Amino acid sequence: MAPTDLDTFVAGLPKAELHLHIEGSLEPEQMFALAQRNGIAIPFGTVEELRAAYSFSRLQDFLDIYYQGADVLRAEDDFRDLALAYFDRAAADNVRHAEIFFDPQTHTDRGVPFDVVMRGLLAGMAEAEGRHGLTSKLILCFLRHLDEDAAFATLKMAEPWVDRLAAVGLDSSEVGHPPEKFARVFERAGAMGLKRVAHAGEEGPPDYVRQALDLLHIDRLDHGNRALEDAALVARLAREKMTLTVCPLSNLKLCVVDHLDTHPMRAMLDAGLRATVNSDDPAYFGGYVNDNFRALAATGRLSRADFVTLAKNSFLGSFLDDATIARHVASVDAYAAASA
Ligand code: HPA
Ligand SMILES: [Zn+2]
Repeated sequence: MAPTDLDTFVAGLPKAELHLHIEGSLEPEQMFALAQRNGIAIPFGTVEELRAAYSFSRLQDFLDIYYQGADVLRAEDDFRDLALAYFDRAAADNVRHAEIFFDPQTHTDRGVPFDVVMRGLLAGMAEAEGRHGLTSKLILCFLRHLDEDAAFATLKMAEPWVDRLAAVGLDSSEVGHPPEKFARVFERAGAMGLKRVAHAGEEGPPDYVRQALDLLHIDRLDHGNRALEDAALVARLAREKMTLTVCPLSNLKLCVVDHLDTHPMRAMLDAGLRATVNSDDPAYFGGYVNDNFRALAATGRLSRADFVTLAKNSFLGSFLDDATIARHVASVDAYAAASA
C-alpha cells in the first residue's frame, strides 16, 4: 500500500518506546546467525520455515516459541548484538528513548549468568546512544509462571546492578498467575528504589489490573486492554494518569482483538487514558513501533492530533526526569507545527 500523508506524519513523530521485550526483537535471520556462531541446532531448516511457525491463537502459543528462540543467546556479545539490532531499527522509526524489558530467568535457568546478560545489554545500550543519540533504560521482568522464590532469587542477583535498572516488571502467562502472587517481591523491589510495572489485562480480567495497582503499586500498566470492561476502573486509571503501554499488532497476532478496526485504542483515548503505542515483540508480531503507528492510522479512526497525543504520552509515561520529558514533549510540538 502506498504511504499516505498520515503514514509519513506518524513515522516522523519523535517517540519513546515503553513496551519492548528485547528477546522478542530477535529476528529469524539473527536467530540463525547466532545459532551458527554458538554451534546450536534449531528445529527449523530455513528463515521462512521459522517465520511460518509464527501463527498464534493465544499468548501461550507465542510464549512457547519465544522461549525456545531465546536459546541461541549465550554470550555477552549475543545480547549486545541483539540490543543493537533493535536500537538501529528503533532509531530508524524516530524512537528517541526506549525502556526495554528483559527476562533474566529465561537465561539464568539455561546456565547463562545474570552478569553476562546485563553486561551485553548495557554495552548495546551505550553503543546505541553513541550511534543514534537514542537513550534507554532497562526493566527486569519476572516470569509469572514461575514461583515467588524464583523471583526473589532473581531480584537478589540484580542487587549489584540496581543502579543500572529502572524498574521491575511482570510478564509471561497471565491467566492463573495473578499479580498478588508477586506482591512481596514488588514490595522489596520498591524498597530497592526501583519503579514497578506489570503486564495486566492482556488476557487476564480487570481484577488483575486492580491487583497490579493495589498490591504491586505499579507506576505503569502494560497492555491494560481488559480494564475497559470495568467503567470504575477506567475512571480510576484516567484520574491517576496511569500510562498504558498498548501494543496493537501484538493484540492482533495473539487474538486479544479480532481486528484493528475494533481495537480499544480509540476508546482508551476517548476515556482520557494516557495510552501509548508500542511493538511488544516485533520480530514475532509483524512490526516495529512505526508499523504499529501506521496500522492504527490505516483504521482511519485516529487523527493527527490523536497521534501527537500518543507521541507525547510516550514521553510523559517514561521514567526520564521532568526536564528531559519536557524537552521531548516540546520536540513533538515542534514536529507537529512544522508538519502542519
Ligand atoms: O505480550 C506478552 N505478554 C506476556 N508476556 C510476554 N513476554 C513477552 N511478550 C509478552
Ligand atoms: Zn509484553
